[in-house]
Amino acid sequence: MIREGKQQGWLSLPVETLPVWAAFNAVTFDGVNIGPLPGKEDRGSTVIAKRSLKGGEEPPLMTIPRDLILSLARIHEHAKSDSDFHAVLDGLDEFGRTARGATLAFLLMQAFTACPHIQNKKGVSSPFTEYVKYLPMEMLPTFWSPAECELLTGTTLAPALTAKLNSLNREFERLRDATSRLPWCAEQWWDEVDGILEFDDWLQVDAFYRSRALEYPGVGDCMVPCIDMANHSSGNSTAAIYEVDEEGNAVLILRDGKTVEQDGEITITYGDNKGACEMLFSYGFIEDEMKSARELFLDLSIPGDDPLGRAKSAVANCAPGFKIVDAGDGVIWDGAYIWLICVNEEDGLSFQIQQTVEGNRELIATWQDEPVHGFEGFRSILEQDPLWDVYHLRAVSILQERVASQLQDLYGSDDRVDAAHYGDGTEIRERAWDLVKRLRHLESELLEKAYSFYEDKKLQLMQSETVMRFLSGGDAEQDEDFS
Ligand SMILES: C[S@@+](CC[C@H](N)C(=O)[O-])C[C@H]1O[C@@H](n2cnc3c(N)ncnc32)[C@H](O)[C@@H]1O
Repeated sequence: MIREGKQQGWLSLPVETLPVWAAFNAVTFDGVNIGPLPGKEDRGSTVIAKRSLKGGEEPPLMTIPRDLILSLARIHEHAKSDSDFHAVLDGLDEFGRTARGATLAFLLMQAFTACPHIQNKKGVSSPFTEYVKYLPMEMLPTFWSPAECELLTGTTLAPALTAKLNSLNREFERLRDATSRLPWCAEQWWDEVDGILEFDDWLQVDAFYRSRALEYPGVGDCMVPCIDMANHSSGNSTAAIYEVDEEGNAVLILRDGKTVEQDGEITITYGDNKGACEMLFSYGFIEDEMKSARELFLDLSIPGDDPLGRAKSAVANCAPGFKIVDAGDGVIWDGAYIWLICVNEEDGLSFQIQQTVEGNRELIATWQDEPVHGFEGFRSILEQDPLWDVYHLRAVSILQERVASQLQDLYGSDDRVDAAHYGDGTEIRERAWDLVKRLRHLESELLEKAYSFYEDKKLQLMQSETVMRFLSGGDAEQDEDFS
């Protein structure tokens, strides 16, 4: 439906008409315009200075009335006067009470309301019915062809994309289950012959939300029309910030000390710390100035021969992996899961079934006979242990091996990527190919850096007296390999 609406024109409005929509909805612009920036048209529309602007001396560049901040609360407010949408939201149950679930369902319903081919109209129009017509279809990786996705082999985006598509599929099936019992949904959305919704619609509303939602101070995750037309740049290049004024309206303000010449671009930041993978995943681009992957997440699994493996998996309440962050001359890493992997029964980890106050039975982990309440803080417990250096060395060795296997996957698939062609006659677009090449390069550099960091850390820990005594059998009979 959405793709068709954008192509046929009934869900599409030229950005030149946005000032009319804005005026009609009491949005004010002061010294700025919205449109494509000459020379950067491939970035879609952006906010452009109509005159020379000086940060600290300007009133807000945009003011968007609080009622236009598309937040969870605003959507639930709309549902009070839109019984059709209310029924959809209700069906979604707890998913409909999350900002993401409610916003995706709302955008879908607004697009449906805008559709001229519906005989028996459903839903109530709002300013957003028109606003969705200004949202371009983003080329996020969730829309990439199989051949383009194949190029991601060895990058951390490959598993993230697979997981995202699976979860989008589950969400879409949930929407179908939740709404099929509403007669108008059964007929107009899901009818096998002429039902209007398809999975691509869910991908579209997900892409609108993911690439445009802002974490708004005092509001939470939301979409703000017009401010979401601002493109991204990080660090000192960021021109403006977004916040709420004392009346709760959304405002775009030029940063203090920032000067933007007439026809210059007013950018905001989508998150200075976001890594290359996350930028490509959520926004479909990697900033030209990005010289490092910044951060990446690698998954970890408990080895199949771990005697406590099943119990560990059952109690683990942390993400199964670790994050590596570029810290300039080294890396820092973070992740609690590794500590579950690198200790075992002979070290002092065990599991017990415990009766809860409600009379249920639950599995709990103990370390040196003391209960472990959640694994997020397990590292600090292990740091108190006389054998901490040994556990630390085990962790570093496992993490280094994981980095090595990622590098192997990345380098091992380089030939195939280099041999791939893009353009006419292929399923690979030049832009996707360029982005993949950049991601692969940036991630390989950060992985190499992490590998060296772990190597140095390993050598340092090997010098520890605790480790040497342990390896020579002074603490226990050990047969460990840290090579
Ligand atoms: C919040 S929207 C910004 C408005 C958008 N350009 C439009 O036409 O509606 C985010 C999208 O803008 C584009 N974008 C923003 N900043 C960019 C940048 N620095 N380089 C390339 N594309 C950018 C990407 O397509 C991204 O998904």
